[in-house]
Amino acid sequence: MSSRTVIRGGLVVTASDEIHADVLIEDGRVAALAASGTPAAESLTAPRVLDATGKYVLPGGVDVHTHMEMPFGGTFASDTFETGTRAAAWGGTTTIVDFAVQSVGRPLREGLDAWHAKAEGNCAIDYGFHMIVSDVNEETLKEMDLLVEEGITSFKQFMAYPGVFYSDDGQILRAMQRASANGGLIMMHAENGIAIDVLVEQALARGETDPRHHGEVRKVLLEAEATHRAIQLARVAGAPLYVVHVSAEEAVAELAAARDKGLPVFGETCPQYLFLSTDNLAEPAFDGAKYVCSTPLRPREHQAALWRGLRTNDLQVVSTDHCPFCFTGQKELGRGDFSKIPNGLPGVEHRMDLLHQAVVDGHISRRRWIEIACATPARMFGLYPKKGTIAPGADADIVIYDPHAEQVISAETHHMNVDYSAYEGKRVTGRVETVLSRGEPVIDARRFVGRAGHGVYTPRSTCQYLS
Ligand SMILES: NC(=O)NCCC(=O)O
Ligand SMILES: [Zn+2]
Ligand SMILES: [Zn+2]
Repeated sequence: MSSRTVIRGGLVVTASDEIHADVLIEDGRVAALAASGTPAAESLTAPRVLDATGKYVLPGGVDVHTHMEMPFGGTFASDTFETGTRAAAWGGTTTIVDFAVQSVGRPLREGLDAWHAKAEGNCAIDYGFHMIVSDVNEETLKEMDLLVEEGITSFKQFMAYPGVFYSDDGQILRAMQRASANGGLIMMHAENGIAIDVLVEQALARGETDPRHHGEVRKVLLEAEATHRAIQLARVAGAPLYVVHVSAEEAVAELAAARDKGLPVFGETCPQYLFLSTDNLAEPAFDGAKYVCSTPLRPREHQAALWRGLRTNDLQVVSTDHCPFCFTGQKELGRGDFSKIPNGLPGVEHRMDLLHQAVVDGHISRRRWIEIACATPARMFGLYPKKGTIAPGADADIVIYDPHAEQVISAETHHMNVDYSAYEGKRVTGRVETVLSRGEPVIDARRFVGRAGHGVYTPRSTCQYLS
């Protein structure tokens, strides 16, 4: 039996258009759009009608950088796929792409299987995987080809974290050469981890153990240098490059210079770099630990360059790098030694709202909001137009969004499995009202009505942003 829904009277916002339109959903997909109030719209009928008058009708958010249950520093990110995808849905995100992890000395396949096992049957929304490549060798390189064929079309490498995820320049070059041949996209954590580890050791030897020193040793220049080096290695390999969690003005400048040369180089930033700063890292009583992530938060002056990069398309994507650790028992592992604080911030629930606030504040336009949070991440990682837009044939992953509602972000009310909020007390204008995933309600008028297991694994094609 076919299931049909009509969403009436809202302002449909996509990356390319804003139009008052009614949307017909049939069997989990968008079947038709028609300008509201026209005979064509009146002919769209269904047993279930959702009134979106005065609201926005948006494509569901696509968050291409999350770490559910990620192992780090002797502990695990505190959101499971169940709690994390539920929280994502509350915030209007309907697809995540999480990172499966290869352990050093083990096959990619083993890591991928482990991530499938964590996610399968547990997700409220659809999900895909990137692969973290921690060990480049002949077998790994061959496996990369197989993974691309089966829909894991992107690979993260780390210039940071020596001894854990780190790859040296030779390993990076070899993986990039392989990606250049098989159509994969290399995602780079661009920080000079070898130099940072020297500075960490020196800082600790001076007795500089507080969280704020995490930001001081992970220097802007070491992000810029690694970004530059990654770009040159990608040029040598003839491969495209996507730099994750860009935080520093100087790193944006490297991306901009490469793009000015016409190179296929892309950058992502995250809400924490747009809204938080080293002031948070310096909060007293070890509270700064709540803001320890890498790349680190930067002095507030860097934010203007990030906003500018998002406007000029030198940065193309905003994702969350959601990697939550509770303050109690997890962030506290680094009391007396900032290098032992697990790296990562919670944020999967708040990306759409914080970026809407950026629209309200005049940093970006409404369509650019949808472009950087929905359409481009979907295109960059081979999910478009199934995800990231509202158009006939697309999955009916749709958010009804109240642009006038006011809310205050707080750990008291959020749905992520973490005991603090990085945005505690922040007022934002705009709120998710209703969320559909493939036409099925997940959030219905601010009630969670979804279920673990509704979300399915979604294989991806290769990057669609190059063509
Ligand atoms: N970003 C962060 O601090 N933690 C997650 C791992 C990573 O993305 O590097
Ligand atoms: Zn990273
Ligand atoms: Zn990450």
